[in-house]
Amino acid sequence: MSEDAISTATPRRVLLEVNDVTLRFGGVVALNEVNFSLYEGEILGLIGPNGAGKTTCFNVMTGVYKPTSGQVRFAGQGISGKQPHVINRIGIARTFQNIRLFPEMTALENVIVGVDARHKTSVLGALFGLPRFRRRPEEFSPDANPLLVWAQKAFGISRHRREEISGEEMAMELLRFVGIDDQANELARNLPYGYQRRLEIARALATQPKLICLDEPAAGFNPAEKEALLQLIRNIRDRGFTVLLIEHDMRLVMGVTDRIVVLEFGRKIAEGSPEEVSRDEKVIAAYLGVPADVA
Ligand SMILES: Nc1ncnc2c1ncn2[C@@H]1O[C@H](COP(=O)(O)OP(=O)(O)OP(=O)(O)O)[C@@H](O)[C@H]1O
Repeated sequence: MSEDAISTATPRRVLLEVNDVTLRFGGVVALNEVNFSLYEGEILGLIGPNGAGKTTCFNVMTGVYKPTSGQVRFAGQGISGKQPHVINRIGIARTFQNIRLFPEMTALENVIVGVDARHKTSVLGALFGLPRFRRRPEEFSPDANPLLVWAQKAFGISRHRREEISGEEMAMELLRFVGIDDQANELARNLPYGYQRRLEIARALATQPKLICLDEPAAGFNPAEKEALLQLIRNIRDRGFTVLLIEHDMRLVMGVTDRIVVLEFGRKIAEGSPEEVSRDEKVIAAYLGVPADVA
């Protein structure tokens, strides 16, 4: 058997399973027996008209809500009912439809908070780090800092300080990765809108998730920004992250996803490749728009 035949025969590994999940808010059934799986290394789109249940689905997966019935499993482990910070540690990070940054912290500090969530030392280091410990962007290098290596050998440096420094390096690298390192020391509230959206992504990646959930990351973007975002999402996947994407922009969704799950009124109405989903009559009627004279 050729190597190609072997690799195509390799089964995909399920990373996340949504099993028969129902969530009721009083009389509203926001999710109705929803089932789908997410495979390691794929970009899955979650689409549907307004109010279909997409964000609620994210909220169930990330621990904001506990399903009324059903279960979410991640890497083989049941996660429904766990706290959001526990689920984040297990490996799911997210961004929000309405940007949620720390506005009075710099871009770099916002990402350091994400890195610190992973480290054993506290998040307070990022919040109250002394100014003398904060380096300017040009002082960062992707390589080890020779002075630091020497100082570690000569004097020994505390675990906290080592983590803090490596956290800063990692945060700076992530800002570079999402393309906003030129504004590393700018307060988040002063950043242009597109930078704030990218900063949210960098902060989510800083928690070193296996899965990153992006909730309408292109909202408010112009076509050029959308094109750049599409490339960034591909780069995120190429770095080994699995991506779940809620997005209304069909060009972006069709251009970047491997598979798509479609919700309508809390029910899954279709699942498949972008081509399959875009040909599905239920999807065309529900989401892509039935011509007004037919509707
Ligand atoms: N906390 C809540 N309390 C009551 N109802 C809610 C709550 N959150 C969501 N809903 C309802 O659940 C349904 C699904 O909402 P959800 O926000 O998940 O949809 P969506 O597909 O993300 O929509 P959009 O594309 O507009 O963001 C809607 O009818 C909404 O009004």
